[in-house]
Amino acid sequence: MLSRAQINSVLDLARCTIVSELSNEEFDSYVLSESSLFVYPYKLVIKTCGTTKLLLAIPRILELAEELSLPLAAAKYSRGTFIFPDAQPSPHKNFADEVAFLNCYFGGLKSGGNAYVIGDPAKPGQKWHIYYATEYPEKPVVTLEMCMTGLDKKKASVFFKTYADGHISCAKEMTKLSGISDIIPEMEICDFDFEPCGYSMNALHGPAFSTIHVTPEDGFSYASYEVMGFNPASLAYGDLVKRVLKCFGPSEFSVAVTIFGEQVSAKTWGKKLDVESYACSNMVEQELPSGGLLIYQSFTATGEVWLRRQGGCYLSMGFAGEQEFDHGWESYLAVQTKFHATGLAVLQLQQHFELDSLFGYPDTPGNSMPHSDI
Ligand SMILES: C[S@@+](CC[C@H](N)C(=O)[O-])C[C@H]1O[C@@H](n2cnc3c(N)ncnc32)[C@H](O)[C@@H]1O
Repeated sequence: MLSRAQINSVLDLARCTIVSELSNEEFDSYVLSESSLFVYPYKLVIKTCGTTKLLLAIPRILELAEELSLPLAAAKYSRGTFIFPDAQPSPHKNFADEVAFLNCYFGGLKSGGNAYVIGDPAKPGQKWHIYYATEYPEKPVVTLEMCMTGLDKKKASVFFKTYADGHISCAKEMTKLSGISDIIPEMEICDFDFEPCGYSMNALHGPAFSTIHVTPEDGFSYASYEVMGFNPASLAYGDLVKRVLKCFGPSEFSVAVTIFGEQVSAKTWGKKLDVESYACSNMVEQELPSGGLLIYQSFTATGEVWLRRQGGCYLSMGFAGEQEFDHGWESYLAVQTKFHATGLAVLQLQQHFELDSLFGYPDTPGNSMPHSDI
């Protein structure tokens, strides 16, 4: 159990604050000024955005875990491409710096530090960056992360506050009007509206969470959706993605699915998506240590559209505890972050893999290179 003061000591380092919260029997969730935090008995997930300094929170998180006698079990960090890389503070200046920083804390785990940069070489603004290190075999879990840019203006307008006849629109109305409440109806939602626009929400159901963050301003509109910890057999992958898209109508989006464990039902989540009015411009499958699989796909709306894109970051760390959850988690601490990226893109239909040009490797169809091997 972390006290509010302890949680704040982590968030202070990452440069964000709590604006709203909701708990259930399994975990506590917090909407932050810059995204979200989820605290489980043996897992912690932080997602931040903008120019926050998420990685700087790692030593404090490890210190708190040590105080609770929780040895580190695993760590995962992921993000898209920064829109304004020059605006990012250290250690987020570039992925090489981030990996070096992460390796200081997680490189000594049994798997060593494993870093990958995947995506379409023709779209340098759409790379997906992942770092993963683990001490123990992973328990079954599926995570879906979507990044959406170029939101439909009418749909984005829902996330601007309106003032009419003395009534100010609020987050609850945005949740309903946008269709967010219909994405997974059984989830309990904690939503928050920003002034004069912007929206964040966390949703809870048993051990599962989902979270949405919307920047509706035209020119750099962006929405992200994540869901983690649900039973994959209980949700149809393609239908879920379509319900999310219906809320935002993006001109471009990417989907990253990470699957750990042997769940046969989860395998449908590794399939190629078929979404009407969108063309898949890139699909990458990347094996991760401990039997993990990452499937990354990016899509562009067909037709004449202004193409923009933002990426996302994700870091997770796990700690070993004495208990085991019903759904198979054995103490896990995750830290998740999201940064923004944008760029022009050209509609392209292809599937291939890319070595990270950041490290001077040529493009090699059919493979991607663990950063630790570079
Ligand atoms: C959803 S919030 C913050 C979450 C974060 N930007 C993300 O995408 O995960 C972003 C939106 O809220 C608006 N906003 C208003 N006040 C804000 C504040 N104090 N901090 C962060 N965003 C704010 C921004 O203009 C933007 O439209």
